[in-house]
Amino acid sequence: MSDFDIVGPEAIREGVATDAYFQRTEAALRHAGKNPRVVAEVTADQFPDGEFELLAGVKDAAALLEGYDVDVDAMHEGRLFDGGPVMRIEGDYLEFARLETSLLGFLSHASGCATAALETRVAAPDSTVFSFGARHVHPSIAAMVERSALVAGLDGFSHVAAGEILGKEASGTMPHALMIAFGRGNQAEAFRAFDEGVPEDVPRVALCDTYGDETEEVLRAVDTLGDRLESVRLDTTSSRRGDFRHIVREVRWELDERGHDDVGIFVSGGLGPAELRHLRDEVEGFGVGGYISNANPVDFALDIVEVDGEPAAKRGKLSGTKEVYRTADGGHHVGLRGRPGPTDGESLLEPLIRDGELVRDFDIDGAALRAREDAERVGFGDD
Ligand SMILES: O=P(O)(O)OC[C@H]1O[C@H](OP(=O)(O)OP(=O)(O)O)[C@H](O)[C@@H]1O
Repeated sequence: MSDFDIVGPEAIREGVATDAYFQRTEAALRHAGKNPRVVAEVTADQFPDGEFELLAGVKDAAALLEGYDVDVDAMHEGRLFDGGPVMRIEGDYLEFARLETSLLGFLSHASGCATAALETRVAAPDSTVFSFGARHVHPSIAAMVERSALVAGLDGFSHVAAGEILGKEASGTMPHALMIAFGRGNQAEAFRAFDEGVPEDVPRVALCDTYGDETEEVLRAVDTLGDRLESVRLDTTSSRRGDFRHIVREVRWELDERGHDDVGIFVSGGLGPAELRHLRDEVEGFGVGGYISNANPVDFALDIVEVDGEPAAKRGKLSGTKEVYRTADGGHHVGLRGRPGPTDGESLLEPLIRDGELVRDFDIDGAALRAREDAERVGFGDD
């Protein structure tokens, strides 16, 4: 029994992490001796409408479905989608009915975070952007948030345990708590203790907004750390921010004026795509938290579209097994399987599981590359 209110991996894997009506559905079908062969599709919108979203969470979805006697096709992580299925499951319905709740949760939440992260990525394509939002969400999903940010092409993240799961090191330097622990007027001591206390490979980034004017604190960091100072971070609280761009430009000016043009400026605190666009030409990088971690999940649904070889669907949904295609001009097309697709269309649904066995490798960097190429191709987040 866990000390925390967390649904564990075993419950997810076994299908107990489900809505009760699926257990009732299984009981009813078994009672009636029915277990139809079905095709089910995971879809957010039936038709393309020009609003692309970024697919993530496929690795966890695959881990959930692996070992069950189903065939699954899915788009690759890092693909943008706009209408039609992102995943298709074929099998006896009783084999996977109870997995729907967790399956949709894996895909919906990760894709929501990844889409928001991609908005920040394209808003500042030449800047360093880190994911700082783990503090806003339940710790059990921190790795999902950070992985989604990486799939979107962000440069790093802050959560240590997520890093251990993802096989990548978390980034971060100092919070206000360090500055406050040393006390007002003792910023130099805090910067020095940081420099002397943390490993050499940690970038010397001084947080310069705790007690005084940003420029004053930046100059104090420069005086204390000299050439060892790599960057400064401004996290000016919103009530004191005024014109943040002006503050940043002033800091840049004073650094340059003293010959410290190699010292970078990072900013954080309540930032989203609009702020990144506004500040991107004046800073080296951003820490983005809530905009990514608090993103709305994508509204995926799993719908049966074929029963024992015959098209089926509830009203409002499109019956029949579908394919989705991307054309060179960035178009996203939905059509029926077995019918000709667009002549230059690339089919996006590819094998994920065959007879219960996983047939795909997952690679975060590869997903990020796909996201970048797709974002360019479809004009995602263009100004
Ligand atoms: O506003 P968000 O985009 O969600 O960014 C996440 C956090 O990152 C910054 O925290 P900082 O590291 O400065 O934390 P601290 O105030 O606890 O020191 C900022 O103050 C935000 O609280």
